[in-house]
Amino acid sequence: MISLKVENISKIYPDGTKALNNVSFTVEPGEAVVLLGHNGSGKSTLFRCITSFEKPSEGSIFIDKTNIIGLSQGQLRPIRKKVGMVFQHFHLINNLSVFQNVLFGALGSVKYSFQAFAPVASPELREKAMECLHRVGLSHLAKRRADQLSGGQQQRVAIARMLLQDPEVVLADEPIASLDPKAGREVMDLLWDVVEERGLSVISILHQMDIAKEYGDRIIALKSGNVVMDDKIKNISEDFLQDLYQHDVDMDLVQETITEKGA
Ligand SMILES: Nc1ncnc2c1ncn2[C@@H]1O[C@H](COP(=O)(O)OP(=O)(O)OP(=O)(O)O)[C@@H](O)[C@H]1O
Repeated sequence: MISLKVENISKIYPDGTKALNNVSFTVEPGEAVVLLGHNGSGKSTLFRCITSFEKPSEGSIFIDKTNIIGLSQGQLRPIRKKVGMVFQHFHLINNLSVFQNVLFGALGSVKYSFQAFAPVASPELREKAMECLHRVGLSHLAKRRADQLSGGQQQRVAIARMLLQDPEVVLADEPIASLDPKAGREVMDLLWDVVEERGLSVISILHQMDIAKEYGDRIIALKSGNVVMDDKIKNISEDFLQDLYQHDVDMDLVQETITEKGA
């Protein structure tokens, strides 16, 4: 069984920018992949194509055997539900409770607006939402407002919301970029654990090299829209990673210099 297959995807934006060039890979159920690439290498474009917010210029994307390219909005709705997202800035609704935020994960499968939906959500769905919260270790905070949680807790709520959606493919867009190292590792551990437990396919964009090396059993690297590496981290050389992030390393040095000058 294959959850996600990207086949010869190219994307040329209307202004002529070629953001993706003949990109192909497959992610199996239970497989967690780290996507690396310098700014502008095409990572977000790839995610937008997989979530069908952007139409590739060429190629096919199979989610659970269905080629999503060319489907109508109506045909896409049930497929979109199979793709869960985790974002850098969590995308929770601050003035709703933790529990209500998790319930939000089921909205894709019903026709109500959230205000209409929350009070009528079925007991089964509520129970399932609590189970998801329990899985991320936050059932005791179900009633608390989302903005009264730490960043790491908010990201765990976002993971619970994603779990309630029952996705097969998860795209995590810099999921720990806003967190301190300890909270970041907790979130990565949780994400990688649920991938294994539920047999999900996950692609995670990461910019922290140490974390990428630790968690990225398999790394896909993009450079100028091309897949320049798709391999186990143990087979990837330091020189390759340095080269991939050459400009980011330079930016780190610039940042250090600015900090030193400011100090
Ligand atoms: N709507 C658009 N129209 C034209 N060009 C675009 C558009 N969106 C992105 N691009 C260009 O496509 C290329 C890939 O951009 P993309 O945002 O996918 O890269 P990225 O790897 O996600 O970058 P970052 O790490 O900075 O988020 C870049 O050259 C970018 O300027």
